Amino acid sequence: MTRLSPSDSASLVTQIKVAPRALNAVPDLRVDVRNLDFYYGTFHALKSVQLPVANAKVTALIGPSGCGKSTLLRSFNRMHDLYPGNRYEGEIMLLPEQLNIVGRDVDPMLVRLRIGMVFQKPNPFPKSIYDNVAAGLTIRGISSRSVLDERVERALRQAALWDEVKDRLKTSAYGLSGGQQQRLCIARALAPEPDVLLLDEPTSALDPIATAKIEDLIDEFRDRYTVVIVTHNMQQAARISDYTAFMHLGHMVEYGATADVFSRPADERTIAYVTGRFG
Ligand SMILES: Nc1ncnc2c1ncn2[C@@H]1O[C@H](COP(=O)(O)OP(=O)(O)OP(=O)(O)O)[C@@H](O)[C@H]1O
Repeated sequence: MTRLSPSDSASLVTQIKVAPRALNAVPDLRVDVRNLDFYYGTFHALKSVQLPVANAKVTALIGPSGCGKSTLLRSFNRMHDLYPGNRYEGEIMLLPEQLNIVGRDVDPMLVRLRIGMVFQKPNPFPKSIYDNVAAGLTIRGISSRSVLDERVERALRQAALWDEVKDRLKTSAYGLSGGQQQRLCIARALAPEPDVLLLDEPTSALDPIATAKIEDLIDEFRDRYTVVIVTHNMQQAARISDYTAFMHLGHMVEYGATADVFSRPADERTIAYVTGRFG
């Protein structure tokens, strides 16, 4: 097993900082997860999780199956509220507004209007391509045809889908390939210009070419959107993210610049995971 020398480890702990405080490493925060606990009924799935999310950067959540990556991601848009008995404690603070996304007095619908999400499997609505992208705009009260046209086109261009669909905007989204459907879902999430874009294993159902297209997109989002992505694919995390957070058994074990987490991890569990020895 590769072991860090004590001096290496000490300097890494101050640079990367194993939770609780890695905040100094991120100059411009968009979201700050502070002491977040989450319970599925009596099951304690997230344990005092800390996570800084940098503004206009890509943050990857990695870790072995069942460690809590999706649970954490879904907390960002209050998806757990759809089921009774689930409970949050702590804060997911949206900055600079200082809005605690999981605050009891914060309306989950309001949160979902500000935080976009794309799931593992493409899930277009049974509507036309145009109406899929316009859906998030009309729900926000935008009804002007010219505004809708302009924003639908912009979102489809951002998702690198415009050229492929511009002549069939009124046809069913189900006529698209799986990779195109996933880019449509990305366009749908982007159209309302969300504060944060959540991607839950967005390429796991796609072939390598469709995967590469989505990775290129995420690469282009850097500096424009704040992205949090869950991925099982460590090469993907290393390729596309600026920051990486490693979780284990509901704990945030390690967080840092992606290059550091992959090349010089500080915690034994991260070392074992990134070298493929468990998970
Ligand atoms: N609806 C639920 N009710 C109860 N427990 C759940 C529920 N969903 C997930 N869990 C449990 O919470 C823990 C974290 O699950 P989660 O899906 O967040 O892990 P993950 O890291 O995303 O895993 P994977 O990589 O396999 O998707 C697991 O122990 C899981 O069994």
